[in-house]
Amino acid sequence: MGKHIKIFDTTLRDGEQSPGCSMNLQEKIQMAKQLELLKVDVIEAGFAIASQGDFNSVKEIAKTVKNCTVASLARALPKDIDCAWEAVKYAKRPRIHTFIATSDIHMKYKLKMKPEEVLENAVNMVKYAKRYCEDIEFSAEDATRSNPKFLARLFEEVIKAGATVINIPDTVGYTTPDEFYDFIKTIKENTKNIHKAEISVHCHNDLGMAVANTLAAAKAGATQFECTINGIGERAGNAALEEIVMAMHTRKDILDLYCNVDTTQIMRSSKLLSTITGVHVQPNKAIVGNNAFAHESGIHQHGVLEERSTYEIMTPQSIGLSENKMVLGKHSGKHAFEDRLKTLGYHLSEEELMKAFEQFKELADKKKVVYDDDIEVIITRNAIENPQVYKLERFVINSGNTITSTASVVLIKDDLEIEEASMGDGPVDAAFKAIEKIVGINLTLEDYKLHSVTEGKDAQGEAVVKMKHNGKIYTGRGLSTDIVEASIKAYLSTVNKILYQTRE
Ligand SMILES: CC(=O)SCCNC(=O)CCNC(=O)[C@H](O)C(C)(C)COP(=O)(O)OP(=O)(O)OC[C@H]1O[C@@H](n2cnc3c(N)ncnc32)[C@H](O)[C@@H]1OP(=O)(O)O
Ligand SMILES: CC(C)C(=O)C(=O)O
Repeated sequence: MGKHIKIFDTTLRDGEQSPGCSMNLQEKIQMAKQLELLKVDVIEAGFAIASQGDFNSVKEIAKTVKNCTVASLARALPKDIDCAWEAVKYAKRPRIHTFIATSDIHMKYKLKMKPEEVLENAVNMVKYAKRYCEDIEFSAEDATRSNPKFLARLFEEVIKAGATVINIPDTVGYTTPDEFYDFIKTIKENTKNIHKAEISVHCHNDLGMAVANTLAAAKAGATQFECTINGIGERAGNAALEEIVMAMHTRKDILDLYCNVDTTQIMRSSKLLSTITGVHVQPNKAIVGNNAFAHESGIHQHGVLEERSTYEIMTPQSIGLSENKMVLGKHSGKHAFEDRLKTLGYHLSEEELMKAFEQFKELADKKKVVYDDDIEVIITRNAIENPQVYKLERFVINSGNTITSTASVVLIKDDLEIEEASMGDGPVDAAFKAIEKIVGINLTLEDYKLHSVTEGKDAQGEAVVKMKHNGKIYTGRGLSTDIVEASIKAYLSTVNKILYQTRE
């Protein structure tokens, strides 16, 4: 099973410090509920003293969330700790997270305090917080640029004062995996009572190593990972939760770590955050980017169609996606093209397939992505060359909101007019039933869509129908400024396609 890692999510605190990622009360509550579904261990709900809004959010989240520890950040100041407690005290499992910087740079220029003053203050504030709450996390801000001997001494004292979690942040994303491993090992070896506290890490991504550093820390003894959804956070962000969790999940063999996160909630969490903040992840973002489970090149598409694991190290389902994506573009090959045609309900002969594939490649040279609609146009254009067994001559519809719709349809086959009439559930249904009487083919309507393909009052409507016949799906489309006529044409084009493709 491996070593258990607690996931501390700070999307609502450090994540929110990301420019453009502010969330209001309702949005934070919604996000917190999703984090609970994701099964993180700790939700850092905010920095209670930062504003009335932040205080309210932490308090409401504390009241709402039942299955996670809820924490608030607090500087090493009594007023911050009072405020944090006032907000988290409603939680089933409250935590006060207090911090102070320990690097020479921060102590000298920012805090304007001597190391001994910082140490004394840290100890006093942990004791102060402990009067309120059992679970106290202490963070040494800018730990990775701090003197490890000083840090170990300070940690020893704050653990004596009651800290239950010791956090070692790489505040400015400065460290590297090997260095961070050594650093934590040194801290562990030099902090006598370290076994009385949990070791946590909090890595920033300034050099793009936040996730790697976080994972390296586990080997040295860290058992809590601090991270955010989509890796949002101050500057270049925090370690991305989805990357950490899926690395543990996918590389159990070498990492030997596990956590409680329900990975199938990852995509939903990522999308919810993007929707709330309006900040979308880059397409090639690991795990949750639009392209993370998309394949465009022919060789890869062929491989994946034959055996998914050729180019996918995780299943899309494992993060809550229904399936992978085959993007058709100029790098795609015949295998993927044929596969898409089948999905769209086209069953072409080898000759037809080769012709359509050539046209597809020509189009793909001009367009970045060839969409299903483009393919349908190629195929339909070719299909128009199919002999039309039945042609629409005329139709009359009687419809209204107080009468049952009726349709009378006249089709031409072999220069002969055939007429049928039918009632139906609306004008389109009545017309379809009249045609069905004429053509005598057993069809099941699987899908019917109408949309305008041009703009303005005289817009052409396009009807697309998908019909099931003998277990196969056939697609037909019709264009007209009259939507009933477009529907009839779409239906007829399906009928003609079936008759052509199933001809002896
Ligand atoms: C590494 C991190 O991510 S830390 C968290 C960063 N997040 C935030 O800062 C977001 C929320 N912050 C805020 O809303 C505000 O900064 C507040 C409410 C916390 C403080 O606001 P202000 O009182 O206006 O102070 P301001 O932000 O300008 O400066 C910070 C003050 O806190 C002090 N300070 C900074 N960290 C700590 C600490 N851990 N413990 C005690 N004091 C601290 C600074 O020395 C400075 O003190 P000074 O006002 O006596 O010079
Ligand atoms: C307060 C601490 C945990 C922090 O956010 C950092 O050091 O980056």
